[in-house]
Amino acid sequence: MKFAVVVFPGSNCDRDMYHAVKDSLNEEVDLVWYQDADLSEYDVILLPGGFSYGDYLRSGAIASTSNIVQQIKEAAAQKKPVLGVCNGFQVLLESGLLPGAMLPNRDLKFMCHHEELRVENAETMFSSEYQKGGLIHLPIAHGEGNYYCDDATYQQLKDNEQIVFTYTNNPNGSTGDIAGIVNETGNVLGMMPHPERAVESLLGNADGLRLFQSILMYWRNNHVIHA
Ligand SMILES: NC(=O)CC[C@H](N)C(=O)O
Repeated sequence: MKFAVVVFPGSNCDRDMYHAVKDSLNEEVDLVWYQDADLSEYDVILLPGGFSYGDYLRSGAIASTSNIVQQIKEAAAQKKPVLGVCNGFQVLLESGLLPGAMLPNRDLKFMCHHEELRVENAETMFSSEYQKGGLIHLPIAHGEGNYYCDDATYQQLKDNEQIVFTYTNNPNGSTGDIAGIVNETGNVLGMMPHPERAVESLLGNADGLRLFQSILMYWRNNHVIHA
């Protein structure tokens, strides 16, 4: 099993993501520069947090026009797990891989602290190691984390059970307290909280490790090598 962490100019959580997979999950992972990547050899695509292209225009907007996004779309179409965290989520929204958009936080301030989340869907390939209704705590660090979608899209997200995580104490004004959503086929997850920054009890919080373990369990269950 091989993970790719896609690095854009301005990404700054790529090494956290790399560490989470390499040292906490003990799986193969490469940092892949956005310009010279061939993603076809990877099983899981990770889009890290940061300030790609300095957040000019809108967070994630310019990165979403990169050539590599076509390969990310191909990976998503092949039902490979694609995880976008924070700026990565914004890239997924801007590229149309997930519905909705990110607005500036309600109080127009950058916020950086831990938030309590509720697991709304524990059936996805990213959340099977959690309990439905369970509460977890993950760090957030963003200025444009106010998820928006129109009423029809919100109803669809609810009907299709695409809402994976919600905030218990909405910090940024997100529609429906949404913190993370999957696409309709359930293999593309975008979330503003940072699971890769919470993978070690030594650092006081390992609530994020179970997300990576869920991906691993999914892959193993779907790639059983018959002896
Ligand atoms: N931590 C991040 O990825 C931040 C994303 C984006 N730069 C924002 O401020 O909203």
